[in-house]
Amino acid sequence: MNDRVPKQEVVAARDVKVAFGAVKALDGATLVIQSGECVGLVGHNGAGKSTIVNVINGGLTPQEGAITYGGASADQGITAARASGVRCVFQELSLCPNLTIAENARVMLSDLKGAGWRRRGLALVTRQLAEIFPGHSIDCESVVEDLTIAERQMVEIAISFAAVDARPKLVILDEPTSSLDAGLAAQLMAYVRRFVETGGSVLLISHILGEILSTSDRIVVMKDGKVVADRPAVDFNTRRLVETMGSVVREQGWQRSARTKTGAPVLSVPPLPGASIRLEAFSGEIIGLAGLGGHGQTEALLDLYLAANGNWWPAAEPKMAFVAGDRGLNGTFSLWSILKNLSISSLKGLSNRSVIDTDREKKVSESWRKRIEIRTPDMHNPILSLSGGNQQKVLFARALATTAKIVLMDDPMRGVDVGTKQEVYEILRAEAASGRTFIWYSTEMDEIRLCDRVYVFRDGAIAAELVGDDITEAGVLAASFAGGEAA
Ligand SMILES: Nc1ncnc2c1ncn2[C@@H]1O[C@H](COP(=O)(O)OP(=O)(O)OP(=O)(O)O)[C@@H](O)[C@H]1O
Repeated sequence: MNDRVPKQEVVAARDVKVAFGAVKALDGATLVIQSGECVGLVGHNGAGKSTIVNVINGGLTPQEGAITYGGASADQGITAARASGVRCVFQELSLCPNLTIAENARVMLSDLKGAGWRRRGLALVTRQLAEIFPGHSIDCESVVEDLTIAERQMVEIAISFAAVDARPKLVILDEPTSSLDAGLAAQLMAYVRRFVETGGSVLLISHILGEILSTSDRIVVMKDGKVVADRPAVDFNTRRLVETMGSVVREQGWQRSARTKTGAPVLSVPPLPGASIRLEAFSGEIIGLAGLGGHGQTEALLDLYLAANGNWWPAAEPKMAFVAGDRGLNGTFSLWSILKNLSISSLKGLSNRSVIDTDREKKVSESWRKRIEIRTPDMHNPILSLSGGNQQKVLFARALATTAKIVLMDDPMRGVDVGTKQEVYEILRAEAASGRTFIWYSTEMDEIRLCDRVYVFRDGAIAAELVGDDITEAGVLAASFAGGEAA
């Protein structure tokens, strides 16, 4: 921010405690945000990040501690937070699916009212989307349910930054790039910098440490409900950040499988009309689906699943398992326990004469709880009592606990912390070595690089196939754009 503009306290949460039953979600945490700064907030899954966001956003009243807005106002609650210029883009997106984009803007922006609000709302979002994501292809007159998850994320971000009467003072972005490809994420981070340079504040929560390090002025690290570090971003690098979070930094021990395309394919899909590359998968391969977001990767996975399993009912011996990326829409059973969410795809293996062996079910879910570190005191707790990243781990465990030889993954690491990601990568490699095949759509280049073979999608079809050392960012980017050539 311009150094001549004096900084002001926008919001402060001091010594805040929040407990959910026996779980201490916040245990005396303090977070102060000044005008003109981007504060990066990081921590393991379940560290308390979303909870402190809910406290400063006014949605949750802490059992202990003080919240102040603008250095003085002690009014509490969502209305006070909004009146103080605080806006929040939630991790679980909160747009109303049956409303248009303009109608959602009307719901989120209370000062968008009076005659002509619909027209003004449409113009506002159109302008804001173009400013943050220049060149986007969203039809601003859409109903939200017709948008992809990435487009919904972009719209919610645009509405949150939009100014009707006054522009927001603080925008909280809780994992804002989890569904965005690298290009859109870079556009958003550049916009965040422009916003704070002109006096606005952003609280940025992300498990993608690169964007935290490159975009934040200051980084706050949380662990087990406490703030364990609060220092200028220049004091950190990736290793220091990971260690402060309490995770172990692992050296890159990842080895691509040397065995690609051996034996008969376990899966073979002819190319679409006009395209020339067949999607094939062989036993023990980890195959990446790459390319710009929304170019048909998720649809390809859904088609593969439905072609193999016929429908979405759990099959006795599933040929394929599916790890959903949009967990709210097609991942979690929100009224069920963690245990039931985990075991639903393996019921056949857990049953004796069609009756579920609850002891075995418990044992299997306990072993996954430990293996993938699902942070809960009790697997019988509701799935929604878990933090977002921990819910995603349950979806992983659900698929891996099946006997399916092929596992389809739709950008499945959304919101998973860096320590757990490394563990999951190792599990994937071990499972692939024992003959399982993974088909993995990822919006993160670091993950695409881990794959044995990669299909790059463009306009709904496969535009290129990259193998082994040819899997580079340049190769993926070249193939992602019309006229480009894979490296
Ligand atoms: N409504 C709730 N009921 C019970 N426990 C909850 C509830 N909300 C959060 N928790 C617990 O509080 C702790 C902190 O959760 P929180 O969502 O703040 O973590 P987080 O740091 O945002 O994690 P993630 O990176 O996975 O999003 C977790 O142990 C979570 O299970």
